[in-house]
Amino acid sequence: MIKIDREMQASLEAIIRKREKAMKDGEEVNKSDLLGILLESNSKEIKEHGMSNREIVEECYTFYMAGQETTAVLIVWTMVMLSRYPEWQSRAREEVFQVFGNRKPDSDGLNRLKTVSMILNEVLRLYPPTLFFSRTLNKDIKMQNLSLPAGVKISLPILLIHHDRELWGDDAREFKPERFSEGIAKATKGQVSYFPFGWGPRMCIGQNFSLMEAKIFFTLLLQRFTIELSPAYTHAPVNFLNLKPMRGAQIVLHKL
Ligand code: HEM
Repeated sequence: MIKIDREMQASLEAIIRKREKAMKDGEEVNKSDLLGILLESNSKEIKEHGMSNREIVEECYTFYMAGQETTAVLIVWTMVMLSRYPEWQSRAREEVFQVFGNRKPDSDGLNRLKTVSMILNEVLRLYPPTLFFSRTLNKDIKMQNLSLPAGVKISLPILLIHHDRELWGDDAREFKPERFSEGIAKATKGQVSYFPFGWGPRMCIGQNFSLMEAKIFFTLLLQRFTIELSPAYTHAPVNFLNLKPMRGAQIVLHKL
């Protein structure tokens, strides 16, 4: 892990140096991606409050670690579930064709993909990419008959709560996107029982971005292919930084 960490830091530093040099040399550079925005805003503020190169590396690192694999495993588990539940795959494809036909997806249409959103919500409930998040108490608190002193670290087990039969019913472990047919608030009956992106002021800032990415991916995929699990697939979810299939997900694509 330490070696991988060093390699990632070094490779990010190299990318940043290259972009900075291009900016200094007056070359045409992308100013609208994350790195472009960070460097542009930093160069304006550098005299007083600017970030050091090290801090820019850390920011890019956070976005990469927090954003890349989480969305990738959401897409993988959704492909697995659409293969296992072909009726949901057909419903999602019908919706995609109804909204876009063979056209490229646009943001207006993506907001109208109700079935696809229900499927993504249910996948995030059953296979939340992040299994838990933590908070450290900054003051003593009392919750019903439980007293917790400041400094205690609390873990919120996303997966366990998403699978809890008391909260979700006897079919809690089953794939039933119809739970979300009237939105998340109705599905949770207003309780805090669904939080794949965390909760409170520090909840995931990439939530809308990642759902948008996943919807674009599935629109383009379902317009072109049917998907099926290969007989080589074994269902073995494992927690390795994120919840992922231990032996990968072998998917067969058939052209429509
Ligand atoms: C399916 C995709 C994703 C899942 C399941 C996910 C989940 C989470 C969770 C559980 C947290 C902790 C929230 C908390 O402590 O309350 C978090 C934080 C964060 N996420 Fe995501 N995330 C996803 C995608 C992304 C993407 C695409 C980005 C960036 C483009 C991103 C950036 C971040 C950042 C920067 C934080 C830290 C926020 C802070 O501490 O203020 N995430 N995410």
